[in-house]
Amino acid sequence: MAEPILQTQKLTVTAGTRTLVREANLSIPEKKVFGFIGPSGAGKSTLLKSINRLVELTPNLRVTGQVLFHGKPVYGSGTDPDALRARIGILFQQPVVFPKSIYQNVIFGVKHLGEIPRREWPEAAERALREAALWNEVKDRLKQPALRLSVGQQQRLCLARTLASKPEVVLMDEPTSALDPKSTEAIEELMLRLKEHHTLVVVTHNLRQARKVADELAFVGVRDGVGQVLCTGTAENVLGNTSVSELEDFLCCQ
Ligand SMILES: Nc1ncnc2c1ncn2[C@@H]1O[C@H](COP(=O)(O)OP(=O)(O)OP(=O)(O)O)[C@@H](O)[C@H]1O
Repeated sequence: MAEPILQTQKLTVTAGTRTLVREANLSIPEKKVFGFIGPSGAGKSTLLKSINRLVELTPNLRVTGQVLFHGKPVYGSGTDPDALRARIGILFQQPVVFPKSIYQNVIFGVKHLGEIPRREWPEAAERALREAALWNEVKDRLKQPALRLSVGQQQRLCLARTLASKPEVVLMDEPTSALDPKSTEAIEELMLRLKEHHTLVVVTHNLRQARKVADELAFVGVRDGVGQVLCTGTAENVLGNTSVSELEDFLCCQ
């Protein structure tokens, strides 16, 4: 069996004396869609943001345990967090668009990272916008303000900004919950296409979406007052599981 691209080992996140997520052990396969499901507040976003060290930007959170990316520890002095976050990008629930042009929004991360020479930025922007299925809608107005785009287009623009840095992994934190059904479908179709070249890790509240896009799932539930990974496996197995009571309760309330 192929080596997982990402593994978490006893990954634990605490805020002061409170444990938010306890000892998560996950194995995430390459070029698949891996989903996190579970009740609100169980720790899905916290777990997701631990993968590329984004949790470190929240001062009161502390991480123990380890994340391995291609078998190498993500937490440790040998890893540059900015470079890591370019290889493991993230898309949030609400599109975060800067008050700049469409083009400037796409190349924002590329510019900051400085790995792609300036002359190649236009090509990188076009590639990313095509990959995010937005190119045809914006190719004639790249200099226009990005804030004039619809919310669905803004979310694909944010995806293009993430893709412009050529990430191997894209984390998605409820990427469609702010979108209408048509824009939701566009993002779901994109997820299925993107896994040809990328690994996707997606938090979703939506079981229909989990069924449609996820190859594998992890159920994050609350046991003894603490968020824990209580079940993992193929989407079919997790959604059909009847032996974990927290999962059964979750599935029957959806
Ligand atoms: N910086 C923080 N300090 C203290 N507690 C926090 C912090 N961030 C998150 N939490 C708490 O950690 C728990 C898990 O939050 P998280 O956002 O990861 O859950 P979630 O499963 O993603 O929820 P939702 O589905 O509602 O987004 C919640 O109880 C939340 O209040």
